Amino acid sequence: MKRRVLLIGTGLIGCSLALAIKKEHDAIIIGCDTSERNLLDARRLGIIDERVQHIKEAIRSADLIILASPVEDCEAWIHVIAGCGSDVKALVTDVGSTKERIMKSAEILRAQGVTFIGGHPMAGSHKSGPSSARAHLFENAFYMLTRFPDTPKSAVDELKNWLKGTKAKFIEIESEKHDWITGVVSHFPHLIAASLVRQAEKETEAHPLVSELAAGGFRDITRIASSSPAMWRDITKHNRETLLKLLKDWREEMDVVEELVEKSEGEELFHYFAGAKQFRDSLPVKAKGAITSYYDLYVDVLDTVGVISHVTAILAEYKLSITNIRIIEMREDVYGVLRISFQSSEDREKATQALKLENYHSYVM
Ligand SMILES: NC(=O)c1ccc[n+]([C@@H]2O[C@H](COP(=O)([O-])OP(=O)(O)OC[C@H]3O[C@@H](n4cnc5c(N)ncnc54)[C@H](O)[C@@H]3O)[C@@H](O)[C@H]2O)c1
Ligand SMILES: O=C(O)C(=O)C[C@]1(C(=O)O)C=C[C@@H](O)C=C1
Repeated sequence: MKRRVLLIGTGLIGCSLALAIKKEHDAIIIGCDTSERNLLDARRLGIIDERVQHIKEAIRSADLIILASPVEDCEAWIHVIAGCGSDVKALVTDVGSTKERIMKSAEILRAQGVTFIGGHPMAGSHKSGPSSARAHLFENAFYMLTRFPDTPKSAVDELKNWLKGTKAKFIEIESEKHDWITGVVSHFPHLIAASLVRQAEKETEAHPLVSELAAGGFRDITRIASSSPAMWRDITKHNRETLLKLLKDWREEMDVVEELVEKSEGEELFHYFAGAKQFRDSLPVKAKGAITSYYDLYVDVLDTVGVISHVTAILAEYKLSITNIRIIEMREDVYGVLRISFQSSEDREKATQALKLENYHSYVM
């Protein structure tokens, strides 16, 4: 008999996991969501096989339950599952970006003998919903797991086996440590990105050109501000204490920056930026991490009208989706360089070959 996976939250992360599971297991995926649109899309795209008819029945008959809604809803779902009592035979996991409160809520399952293992794939996107889902979204990404002290290793192995199609790198971590580290590298940067965008928005009133010129660097540093507000609302509530501590540290850092700017002493300014560059450049780029690595390809192009649409048309013809495209430099001569980001190294390799056939020279840095 086919095993049954109940997916609660058929959005970007839940559907990406479902696709990865389908690659390796002959399982039936049953979707449950508050959004009719997302359920329909997930079904249309063949990501889920069925939608839930009777939730308690679906919980009781599932072999694996994945909670993939915003984190506050995950907590609510844990209580619904607990309400199904000792009939639950499924391994239960979640994908939430915070772990401490979820693990606390999951104590109720543990008390009933239901196995719950917290999970957080550290890769994603600012996009939402099933249509942005990709089976390879988590390839090479860290996938953090949190378990109770009495949860056997065999249960963790079972979960890893379910999720092997993700090709992620699983690591176990305590929930408190998880929330602090992700606070530093993901949740706090999100607050900063959102506040930078709001600052620019205010400036736009006096200087409408701000929005025209907010390209390049501004877009890079604020990309994540385009992600789901519901998701970030919940993450901020869950990781409140960490964020408050980090905000305090940030204010102190801003005092240092303010003093540097006030003094405007060349050597000191250089040293500040050089230190930041040195640490940023030392961060791993091959493995996906808190700073998502992109599979960038640099393409030499003639500076002529229509060249970008020609390159993108070639990629579309080979069904290669791109995550970003940017002209990084227009040289004095007739050449420019396009930096195109892909979702995987395979896509980048296919793009290299496709572009070569059309006489485009491309290279990886
Ligand atoms: N986006 C990322 O980069 C990322 C990465 C790792 C983990 N996460 C975590 O994954 C979870 C899902 O995020 P996402 O990016 O897939 O967002 P998403 O908006 O694409 O998907 C969330 C889905 O949950 C559904 N939902 C909302 N409330 C629900 C409820 N009460 N019951 C059932 N479904 C409900 C939404 O309708 C939506 O379909 C969040 O907990 C988030 O913290 C996100
Ligand atoms: O790449 C992005 O768009 C993300 O924001 C992904 C990101 C991150 O901060 O790295 C966001 C939240 C998740 O919990 C995990 C990954």
